Amino acid sequence: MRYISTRGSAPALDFEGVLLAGLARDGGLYVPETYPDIAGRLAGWRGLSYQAIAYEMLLPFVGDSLTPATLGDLIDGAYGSFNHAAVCPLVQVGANDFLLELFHGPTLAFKDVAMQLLGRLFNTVLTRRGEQVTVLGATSGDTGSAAIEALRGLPSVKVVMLHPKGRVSEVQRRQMTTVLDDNIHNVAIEGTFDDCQALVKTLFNRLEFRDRARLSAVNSINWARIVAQTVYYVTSALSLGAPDRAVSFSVPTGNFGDIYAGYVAKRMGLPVDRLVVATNRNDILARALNAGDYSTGTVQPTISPSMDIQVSSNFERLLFDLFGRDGAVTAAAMTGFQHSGRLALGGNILDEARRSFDAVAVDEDMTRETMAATLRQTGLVVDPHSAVGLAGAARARGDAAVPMITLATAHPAKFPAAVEAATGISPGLPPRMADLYTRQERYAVLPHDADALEAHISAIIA
Ligand SMILES: Cc1ncc(COP(=O)(O)O)c(C=O)c1O
Ligand SMILES: N[C@@H](CCOP(=O)(O)O)C(=O)O
Repeated sequence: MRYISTRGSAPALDFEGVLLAGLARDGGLYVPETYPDIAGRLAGWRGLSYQAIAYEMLLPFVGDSLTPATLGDLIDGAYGSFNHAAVCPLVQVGANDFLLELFHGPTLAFKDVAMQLLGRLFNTVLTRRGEQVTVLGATSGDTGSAAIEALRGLPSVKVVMLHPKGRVSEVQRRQMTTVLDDNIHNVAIEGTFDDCQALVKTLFNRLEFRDRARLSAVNSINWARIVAQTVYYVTSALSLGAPDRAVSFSVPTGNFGDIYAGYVAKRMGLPVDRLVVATNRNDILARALNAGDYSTGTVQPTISPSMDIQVSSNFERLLFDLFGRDGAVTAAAMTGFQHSGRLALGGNILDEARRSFDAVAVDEDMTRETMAATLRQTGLVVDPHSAVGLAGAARARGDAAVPMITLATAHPAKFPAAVEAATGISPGLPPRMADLYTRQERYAVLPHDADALEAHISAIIA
């Protein structure tokens, strides 16, 4: 399998190359040259374990970069760390409505599903090559702790993780800043998540620094993150009758990585009816997919802070497909967007996108009401991000005969204040995290400034 850049001019790479490269050198994102076809094999995967389906899904993407036996071992190790035998269990919440619980990993968010594997991939490949990298990441709260948990203590990796100062929940911040391993470096940036992500991309585009620091990525910039996230779309669809019938998904969305993984699964042949993009009031994706208006505004703080994002990195991967996989057209569109903050999506492009996607923006009252109603109707306490997904599912519900699966992306205990305000219940952390509020924290604070960040990282790697 070869991977090409959405901007058309970076060299094509194999799996090992994209794993370590992160952002392409032309500023684009790597995507596979072709999508492997799984349609004819799905029926034979019914009844297999999560791990076995993960192996089947990942094998064609990995190519010669790992032996099949090594891939199998890494998958078994990654999902052995989960707190549920099914890894990502489905729970019925309505007549034909389901929640896909993605928060049974070590840091209680869906990011663990990909990150537990990514950490093992980094360790295996870097140990074999005898190399070290500096992972530079941006987080609105969950990617950071999942990456830190997966990479802490690895001699081959230094982690520099940026979060927006004061804009993540206290649990999320402490999950990152109380990890005191020598290779972990947290930085609170005076700005938004978009500012953090822009800093990451700016430093990757400073090629001399990028090479000197040997930058690598753990955000969904990294293709390995996306492919690992395709697996639960397949396992959940199979348990509800695919490939004999199609299913729909509602996905709480910010950086567009998770729902893009669903789109990839669909492109590979999974029968998916609708993919519902559910945003909070940071609604750029809803405006883009409903009215062709992909234009940024000011990031609004919400009770689902991990989705307080305006510039959704992976939307570029979808645009690349919508532009007929033309790297020059995608590069021109993204450069224009970077300068003006706007991109108008024309009729054909929009029609094509709408063949797969619906989009719904959910406000704060609706999010709270959905948390309360879910508790009343099902007895389940859901986190605010999952509530955005459930509200999106209800609003976009099409054919009632098609099962609707909402992705539950975080455990409610990560957002205790918002959950208690909406439901009256204060969800507790698992016993292994009981002392989180008293652990020592360590992090630096920096302005939103690429030079300051470059100097900070240079000092770390010196
Ligand atoms: C809990 C939670 N839900 C939803 C999302 C949105 O996912 P994505 O950024 O892949 O769209 C995030 C952040 O990524 C998150 O942390
Ligand atoms: N919500 C995310 C934002 C980063 O997304 P990623 O999927 O690109 O890592 C977070 O929790 O950090």
